[in-house]
Amino acid sequence: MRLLTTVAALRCYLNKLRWRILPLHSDEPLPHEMTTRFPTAVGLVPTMGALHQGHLSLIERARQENAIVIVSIFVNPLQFGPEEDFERYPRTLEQDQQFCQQAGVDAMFVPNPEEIGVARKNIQDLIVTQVTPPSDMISGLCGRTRLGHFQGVATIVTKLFNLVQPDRAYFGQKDAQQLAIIKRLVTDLNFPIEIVACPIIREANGLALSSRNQYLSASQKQQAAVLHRGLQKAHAVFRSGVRKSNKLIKAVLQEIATVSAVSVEYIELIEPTTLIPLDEIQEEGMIAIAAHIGPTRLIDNIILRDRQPIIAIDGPAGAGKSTVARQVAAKLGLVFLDTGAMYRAVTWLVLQKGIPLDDECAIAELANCCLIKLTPSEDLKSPVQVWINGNDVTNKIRTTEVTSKVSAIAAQSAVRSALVKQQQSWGKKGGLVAEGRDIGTQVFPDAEVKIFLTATVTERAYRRLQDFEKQGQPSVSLEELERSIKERDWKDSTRLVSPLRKAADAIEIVTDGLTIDQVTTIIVDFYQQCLAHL
Ligand SMILES: Nc1ncnc2c1ncn2[C@@H]1O[C@H](COP(=O)(O)OP(=O)(O)OP(=O)(O)O)[C@@H](O)[C@H]1O
Ligand SMILES: CC(C)(CO)[C@@H](O)C(=O)[O-]
Ligand code: BAL
Repeated sequence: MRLLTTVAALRCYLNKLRWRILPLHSDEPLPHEMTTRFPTAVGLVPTMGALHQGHLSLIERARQENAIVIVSIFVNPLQFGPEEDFERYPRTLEQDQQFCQQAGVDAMFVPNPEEIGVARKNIQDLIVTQVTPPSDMISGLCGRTRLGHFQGVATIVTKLFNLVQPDRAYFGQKDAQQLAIIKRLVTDLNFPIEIVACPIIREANGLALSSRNQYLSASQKQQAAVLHRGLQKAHAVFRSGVRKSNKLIKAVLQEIATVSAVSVEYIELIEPTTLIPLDEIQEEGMIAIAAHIGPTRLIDNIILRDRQPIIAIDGPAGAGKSTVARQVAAKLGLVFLDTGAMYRAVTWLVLQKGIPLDDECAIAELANCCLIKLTPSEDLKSPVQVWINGNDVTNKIRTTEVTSKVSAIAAQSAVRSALVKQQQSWGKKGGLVAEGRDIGTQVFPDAEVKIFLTATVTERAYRRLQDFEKQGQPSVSLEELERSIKERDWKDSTRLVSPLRKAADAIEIVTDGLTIDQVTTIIVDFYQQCLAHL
């Protein structure tokens, strides 16, 4: 692992690693004339150090999703008010280095304030170009007492984004206002960076991990756990059908009042993306809280979602996802969202318009302007009906030509983001089963049930052969099918955008030797178990 402290060294390090040379096919060894330059995915985990298991969860997620993981440690003077704990903030570099080394981090970026031009002489006199997020996002919640804090965060995060130019950056849901502001910053300033939100990691007693917990004594840590208990009380009240803000907040306050050492700064119900205060929850709300124990200020939050559950089924091509997903949806009375059909429809359109597969710009234009309609079929045997720009392409998208090209189209980031946006808007109310490559990881990372459905290559090739025979399509050899399945697996799991991988919280089902009915039953049973624990 590298420890980089200067901007020059960081740039040098990244320039060397940004591209890698790979064979075009999985089983072709290097050197080979059939090689290509692949961009290397870079994941950034911005922190202020004093690393703990909360940070580790971000690093682990980044490790799973990127070839290079950079952790930055910088106690940013811009985000501390004059009365705040800048001087006292824990600085434990040696320990953090060991921590990162063990977590498989590639490089740590640990600049000093002079190096990135934000040295704290007198914070009021510090003159640097600053990034100011929309005032309605920074004036409420923590922004009410931490004046200038979110400008400080937005400014340093912008600098880090420009320095590292990551493909993905990882932030914790614990700092929910920060997360919402950074997502907005990325949209407003057009950063080509995916912001990955990671769930809150807690102590066994429920206290959210935080570097500032080091300020607490053992008994204060016990007392602080009341914040989480309060939020859980609100969750229980919410589940009993209460939607009004005042009642939900009262439930939190009542619980916190049982521990006199805790004084509440604010408890509010807001919309988690825009941070707009809510009187009642329609689809989704977040209760955010800040409180003090002695001089230590702590934050926590919970998301309350009024939606039907979502079942996310991911897995490689030919694992039987779409048949199983359709059957599971029918059994449970949920809607089947055939995302594979959406990518196939775009592929069909690209082929029909004669656009070369590598003309990503033309394909981006097409994907962002096309109108896809999916209509669930009446009976289970027939596929979901698919229209693109008014053309019924239900059968046209199942040809070998579309099948062989769809992976290349789905790997294009512009296509992906256009269709993911549409899938997420359909998923707002939940109550659906979706299948694909990135449903549990990207599209619905908060799906209640996640399945990774797979089967051996031989089994999948055999199933595809049978499908072709049933559809009366020209015969293809089993070997040829195996080869194309292997190649597609490899492409799907190594691509930069939404690579195929099992979500950490998914259960894996290998379907060799199982009938569709058996697989369906396993999933339906698992769903019932999960619901019982929600
Ligand atoms: N318990 C946690 N679970 C998930 N993510 C976390 C947790 N604690 C911190 N993070 C995330 O780690 C990143 C770096 O946070 P930071 O270094 O400020 O640590 P912290 O523990 O939140 O410290 P602080 O005490 O300053 O709030 C942020 O994106 C933050 O949301
Ligand atoms: C995002 C961040 C590293 C910016 O200084 C900080 O606010 C934090 O640690 O959450
Ligand atoms: N985790 C947010 C950093 C701060 O409180 O300053």
